[in-house]
Amino acid sequence: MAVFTPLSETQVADFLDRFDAGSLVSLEGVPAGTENSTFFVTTDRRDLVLTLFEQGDHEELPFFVELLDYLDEHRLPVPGPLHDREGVALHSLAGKPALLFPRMPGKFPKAPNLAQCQALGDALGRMHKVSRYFPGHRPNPRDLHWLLPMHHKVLGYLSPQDQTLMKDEVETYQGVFGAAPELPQGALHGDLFRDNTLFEGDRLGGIIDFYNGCTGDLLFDLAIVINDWATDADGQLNAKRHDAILSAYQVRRPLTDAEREAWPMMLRMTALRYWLSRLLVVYVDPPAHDLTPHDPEQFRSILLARLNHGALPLPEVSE
Ligand SMILES: Nc1ncnc2c1ncn2[C@@H]1O[C@H](COP(=O)(O)OP(=O)(O)OP(=O)(O)O)[C@@H](O)[C@H]1O
Ligand SMILES: N[C@@H](CCO)C(=O)O
Repeated sequence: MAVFTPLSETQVADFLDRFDAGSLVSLEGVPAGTENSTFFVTTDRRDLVLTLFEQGDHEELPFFVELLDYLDEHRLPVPGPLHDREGVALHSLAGKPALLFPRMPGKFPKAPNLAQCQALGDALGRMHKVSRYFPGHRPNPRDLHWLLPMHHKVLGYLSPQDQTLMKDEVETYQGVFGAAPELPQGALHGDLFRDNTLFEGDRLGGIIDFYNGCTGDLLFDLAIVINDWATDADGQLNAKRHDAILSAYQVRRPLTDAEREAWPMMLRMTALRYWLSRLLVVYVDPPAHDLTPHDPEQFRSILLARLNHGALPLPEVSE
């Protein structure tokens, strides 16, 4: 379930009156998702998605609106929020902040094929190419500055071996990223897993769920993508999917020498970022609802695979 706040048809019909988006035909709660209440809204003019924000820091919502507006203006396949007749996107409905989006076509790929990997790499490369100039600012809430204090919260739940693994890793990242030259910066999606994309066949219909969006190292975003999209069930990298994503990405934005150097460590740090965030959900801050949390073990094994086998060679940039 992902309707934490039910809405009546009358509430939604009244809400729609502010927008130039047609009149309500049907309203349907969306079962997927864990954080917000999501509804598919059909009007006599178009298909929309209505999101009520249940959690998180509502002060940050204007950042997400600005980021989605910016990416939409640059023709990225993202749901640019609808603005009402007065130009306002962010409203309140049933006491919760609310945004209305176009409904993007397609469904998420569980086992992406190479054409889908290529499409994703191309879109992310295009996104990072323009997001470097995005004027907004929201420091990455899940980078090293977060790992440093937060990993202490879960150590007590881990085996002695895993405690050593986690502590040693964080210390290593501190040594590497604390001293490294600044990597290219820009706006990131921050959680670009397969289930945050929609595909119609091999065509990328949309990238959704920008609520981890922030500004920081672009390489962080790319490493999250590779760890999710190009990892086999045993945690090892899948060379074909890896190369398909990275080749397409680099046509749009070739990696710098500093990024190439930082890459193996960034893969490890973003694997640990999800091992840790999932452990925090399981042990420290379980959600109120009864949805099964994501498995932390999956990212522990991805981390171990990156640690023991390193990164794959990065594909060369084709001229
Ligand atoms: N613009 C959109 N177009 C089409 N479908 C959408 C759109 N936005 C959301 N959805 C659908 O609603 C579901 C839940 O949306 P979303 O991922 O934003 O919710 P969430 O509660 O933030 O979930 P998560 O657990 O991924 O953080 C998505 O999996 C997708 O199926
Ligand atoms: N993509 C996250 C969940 C949503 O933030 C995970 O797989 O742990």
